[in-house]
Amino acid sequence: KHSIAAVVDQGWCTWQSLLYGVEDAQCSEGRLEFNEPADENHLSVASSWPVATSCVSGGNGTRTYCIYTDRDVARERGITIITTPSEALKLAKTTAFKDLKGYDHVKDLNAAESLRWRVEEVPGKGMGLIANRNLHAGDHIMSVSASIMIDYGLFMDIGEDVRTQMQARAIRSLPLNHQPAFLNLSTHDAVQSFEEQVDRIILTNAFDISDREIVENPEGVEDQHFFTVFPEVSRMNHDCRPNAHYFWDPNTFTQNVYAIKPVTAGEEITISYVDQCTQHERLVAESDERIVQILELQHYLRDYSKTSPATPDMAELLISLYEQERIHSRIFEAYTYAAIEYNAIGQPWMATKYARLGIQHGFVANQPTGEDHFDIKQLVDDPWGHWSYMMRRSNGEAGASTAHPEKMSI
Ligand SMILES: C[S@@+](CC[C@H](N)C(=O)[O-])C[C@H]1O[C@@H](n2cnc3c(N)ncnc32)[C@H](O)[C@@H]1O
Repeated sequence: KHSIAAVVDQGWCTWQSLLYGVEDAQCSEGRLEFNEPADENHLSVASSWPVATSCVSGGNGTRTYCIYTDRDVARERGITIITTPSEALKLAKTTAFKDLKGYDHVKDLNAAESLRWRVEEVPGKGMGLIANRNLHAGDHIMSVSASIMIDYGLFMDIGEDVRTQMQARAIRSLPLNHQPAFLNLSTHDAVQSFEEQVDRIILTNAFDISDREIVENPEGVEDQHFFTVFPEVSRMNHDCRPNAHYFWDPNTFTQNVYAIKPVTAGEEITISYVDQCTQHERLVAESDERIVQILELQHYLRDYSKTSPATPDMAELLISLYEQERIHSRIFEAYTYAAIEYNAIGQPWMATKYARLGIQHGFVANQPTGEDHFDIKQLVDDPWGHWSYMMRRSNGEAGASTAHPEKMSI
């Protein structure tokens, strides 16, 4: 079984019996051959599709599934769909396949790179999408057409070996310049064969798309669901507090991603994979408590008067809360508060440690030309001469600088 799974893509085979369930395939002198589909229903569908091959049925009255590939849609990027002939017929009649001009209106369709984002390794998450420049809420990030759509029924009706062979064959039927975008995606774990690679990519990267908005199902007919992969969208990692969101456009079979919060250059662009994120009430309540505490600490830390209760411990706690809330893009603020607080009690070495961390993280998140940046750089160069030196010591000497605390705007 394993050997045929590994070689079937090259088109040769050894055992006819291993092709059980692949109705239109046969092993002839070591070559795997696919017959023209004979089923009448299938033929009528085939006429609406440039390529329609490889039908399988699990037997015992289960449905037949075929591969339908259209290489012209989405400005010739193409799409492949594994579904039943009747569902394929419905899909073939929709605007995504009938009106190829519809794709002209899709912004940056299937752009492999952009001025707005890049794909980069993110520690602990594999690859991820990083903002190239500051984005505003509502900014368009990407629009990507579906590479492959697989009817959920295939997973229920057809055995794993035949299913994975079909998936691999479907990917091979896509235009050659399209295939790498899919095949470079994450498999999460190591794989042994091409079939397994395609299968793992689907399981790791697919979105659930229902035909509800694509076709009109008569009453009583259940919506069909498809595992659907939109390659470039799949580079986005998950976050329960995402800064981007997506919507599916049934007219072009595209997934469209937009920023939902300001995103700073260098920050990771994330989406939420699950709706349930916001439904874990206890976790949300804990997170809300952390946010309240962050605001409270910020209130004390930005008070540079003699009566403020701010201490380095408060700043350390603030850093920890930022980490727990994954507010990485703003963590330079917490480091900067810590630098000021340590300097304010006369610990210049700790102050410079945090000031340097603030600069390092601020560089990623901010233009390094801001006033705060300049001020914190002065602290690194000469903590004793900085306005914050011994600021919290009532009997202490004041810093030599003439700059005022109000200068720190964070
Ligand atoms: C759709 S892919 C996202 C892109 C992927 N990181 C890559 O290298 O192509 C989903 C996989 O990314 C990883 N991933 C996504 N979100 C993550 C997170 N918040 N933390 C760690 N890993 C994450 C997991 O390995 C997951 O199976």
